[in-house]
Amino acid sequence: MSSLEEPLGFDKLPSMSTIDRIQRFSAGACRPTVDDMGMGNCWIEGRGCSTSNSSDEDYEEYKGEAFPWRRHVRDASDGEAFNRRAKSLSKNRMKFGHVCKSRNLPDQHYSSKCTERGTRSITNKFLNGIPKFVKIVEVGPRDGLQNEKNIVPTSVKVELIRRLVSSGLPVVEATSFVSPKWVPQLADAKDVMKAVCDIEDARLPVLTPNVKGFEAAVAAGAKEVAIFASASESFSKSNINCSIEESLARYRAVCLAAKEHSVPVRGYVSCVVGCPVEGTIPPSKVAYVAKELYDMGCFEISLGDTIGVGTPGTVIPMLEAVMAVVPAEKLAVHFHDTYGQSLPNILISLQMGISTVDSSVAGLGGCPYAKGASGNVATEDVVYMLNGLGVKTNVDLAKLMLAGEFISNHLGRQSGSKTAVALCRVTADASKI
Ligand SMILES: CC(C)(COP(=O)([O-])OP(=O)([O-])OC[C@H]1O[C@@H](n2cnc3c(N)ncnc32)[C@H](O)[C@@H]1OP(=O)([O-])[O-])[C@@H](O)C(=O)NCCC(=O)NCCSC(=O)C[C@@](C)(O)CC(=O)[O-]
Repeated sequence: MSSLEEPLGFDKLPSMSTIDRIQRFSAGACRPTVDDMGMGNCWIEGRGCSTSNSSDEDYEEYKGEAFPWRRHVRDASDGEAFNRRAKSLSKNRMKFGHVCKSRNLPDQHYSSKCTERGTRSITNKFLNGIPKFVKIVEVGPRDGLQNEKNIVPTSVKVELIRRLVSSGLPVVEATSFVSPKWVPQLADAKDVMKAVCDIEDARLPVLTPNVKGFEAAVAAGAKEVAIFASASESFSKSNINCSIEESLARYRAVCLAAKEHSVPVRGYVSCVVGCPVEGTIPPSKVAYVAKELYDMGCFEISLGDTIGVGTPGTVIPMLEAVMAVVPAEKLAVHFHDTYGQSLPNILISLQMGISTVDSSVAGLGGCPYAKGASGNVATEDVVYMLNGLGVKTNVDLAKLMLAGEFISNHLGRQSGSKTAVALCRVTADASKI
């Protein structure tokens, strides 16, 4: 069993070199056709469960058909001050060229994307397989807050969710209907859900560990749920007090109930590369659990590096194993940033054809049952990188940063997003000029 302090190296990979793999996956350009945008095994017709958004047409379809409410995006935090601040951040963002709005970059002082013709073709060669649109699943209000010691008031959670939705995020995981003895921070799940269930601009899934949680969630107005299994026996026991097989049996019951209510179910697999107790987790184990969740009806499977030990060297074989049994367009990646590896791990996942990324505003997070795990990758950092790559997300970085500032101020600490910290400094400096 390898120590988690020593990330696995390329020597642990099967014989194909990493460059070969990247090129193979890039050339494969996992670009689902519009047909692939179908609901697959998702149960609700006409509802936006599909995750594959890999071309401009797909993006338009994503905006117009799958998520019709996006045409009426509301600014939930529509105070004058908020809009002034957002405008000022956007102005400075363009001035300093942090963000490109599309693949055709405007002329900027310091662009994060290359515009020189020669260099651009080399860039294209390496970024060829990357999807043009990435769906970001914001997990801050749930994964981000669940580990906070001091109870965050319900009103703050609700305001955070509203701000995140108003930044353009298509999915905001709102809370968990778990035992309040196990996760006291989310004991107000019912009140949070009741306060936000009228929001139509985004999907607001909630975690449900069993049928009891599912019923409570639906009664409170939840329209989408997520179940969470583990690829590690030890983590399954400490997180949900049962073995992997027992958890799968519970989740089959949740999926059956969800099918009756026409509620879409997302599945998580945690500890996909490492477990705090067991160390390295074999890719075959991750693939097994992912396939079970997919077969029981989950429309999307999110692969969680719960303790953030993965590197591209371990993420590639794990994804390769999972993609052999679950289509890439049904997969999401969920990285914690304990070792600062989230962005390279996300980049390699995109190159392998994944187009859904979980992240948490201001880098909030950590799992109560995974000691030492740090926050999720910060949503601001993901958006900044994707903007730099010319990948669309539909997220307004300035508004997102204000949501991050709002919750960081409440928690009394600096944002965990490097992008947010840097851009705030730039804005402050610019205002002095
Ligand atoms: C699964 C259980 C409930 C089993 O907990 P248990 O103690 O084994 O359950 P039980 O069936 O024996 O019931 C014990 C008590 O809990 C109650 N109970 C039972 N179910 C519920 C429910 N749904 N909602 C509210 N209450 C519930 C039940 O009614 C009973 O109440 P009592 O009679 O003692 O008053 C517990 O272990 C639990 O809630 N665990 C959740 C832990 C959690 O949320 N962890 C963080 C999730 S993060 C994660 O998994 C990773 C992820 C997804 O983020 C991805 C990544 O980062 O990699």
